[in-house]
Amino acid sequence: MSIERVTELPFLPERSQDAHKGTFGRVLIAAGSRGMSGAACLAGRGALRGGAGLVYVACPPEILPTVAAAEPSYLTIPLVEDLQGHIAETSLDILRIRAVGMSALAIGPGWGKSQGLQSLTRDLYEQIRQPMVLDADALNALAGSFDQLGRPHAGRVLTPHPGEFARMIDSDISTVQDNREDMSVDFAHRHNVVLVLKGAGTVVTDGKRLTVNPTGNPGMATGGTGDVLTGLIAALLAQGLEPFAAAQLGAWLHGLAGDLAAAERSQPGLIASDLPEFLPGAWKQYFSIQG
Ligand SMILES: NC(=O)C1=CN([C@@H]2O[C@H](COP(=O)(O)OP(=O)(O)OC[C@H]3O[C@@H](n4cnc5c(N)ncnc54)[C@H](O)[C@@H]3O)[C@@H](O)[C@H]2O)[C@@H](O)CC1
Ligand SMILES: Nc1ncnc2c1ncn2[C@@H]1O[C@H](COP(=O)(O)OP(=O)(O)O)[C@@H](O)[C@H]1O
Ligand SMILES: [Mg+2]
Repeated sequence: MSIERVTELPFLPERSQDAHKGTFGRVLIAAGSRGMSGAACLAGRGALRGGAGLVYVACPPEILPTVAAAEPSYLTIPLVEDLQGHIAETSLDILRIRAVGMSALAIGPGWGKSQGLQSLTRDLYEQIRQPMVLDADALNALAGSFDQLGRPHAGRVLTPHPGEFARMIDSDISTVQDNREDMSVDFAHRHNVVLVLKGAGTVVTDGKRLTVNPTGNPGMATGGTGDVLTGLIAALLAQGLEPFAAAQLGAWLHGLAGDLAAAERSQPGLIASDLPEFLPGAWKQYFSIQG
């Protein structure tokens, strides 16, 4: 199998003068649980700074006031929660109804683990008609059962870190790290998804094309930076980029935001909520390169 190595960034046109928020798509993010309201907020901010026209954050009612108070620029949707403060399986109907009219979804950051989340994830993966980013606990929920999934209706972008990828394929972190490109390509090809294997030199592949992201630094090894990436890629999907392009540009902008943040605030001083703040600088560099 020959793999095309992609080095050129995808093209996203500058905004026309008469554009409106409907032009840039609606993103629905299902995220958070008791103790992890931050993940929902960070993913929401990543989608906003990624340029989505409207961002909705759907979360357990218990954390909704916290999520809403953290950022006024997104809207919030209360889901159904279980006794442990996780999104309950019975949230499926709300999510299916609210997904109509959305341009892209993102699920998983800060979910935690429960049995209900396993069937919820499978149903969303198979039934939702929009492109979708799956991260963190949505990936844990599908671990070991990717072979049994039905064919989805639209693109699926999976964003595991090496620990999550090892869990997904029943391997271990050192084997994954020794074979980052081959194992990513193999998984993406077999399951017809875009796989984003995070960590230094993030690998993005759809099984036919592959790119290794050149931006980013160890200052980004701090809780919540991946949640920002999840929202950012969803925003790029919502703006019409195809899944591989959205993942490639998302990883590049995210890493560059991290590089700009580290230059100003140092690597140890970088925290996840810096990344949305430095995304505007990353966008400026992107448009200056595009000419
Ligand atoms: N503010 C918040 O609410 C936050 C919530 N978070 C959520 O917390 C939950 C648990 O996620 P975690 O990722 O912490 O837990 P995991 O147990 O899935 O993964 C953490 C482990 O994965 C391995 N790993 C990760 N990146 C690696 C790399 N580049 N190279 C080698 N090994 C690597 C390491 O062994 C690490 O200890 C998720 O739902 C996540 O979204 C986190 O994003 C942190 C911030
Ligand atoms: N050493 C590094 N170099 C470049 N990027 C890194 C490095 N360490 C972490 N990152 C990036 O930070 C993000 C961490 O995501 P993740 O592990 O999901 O964190 P969290 O779940 O806490 O949000 C990923 O985008 C990853 O590529
Ligand atoms: Mg993560």
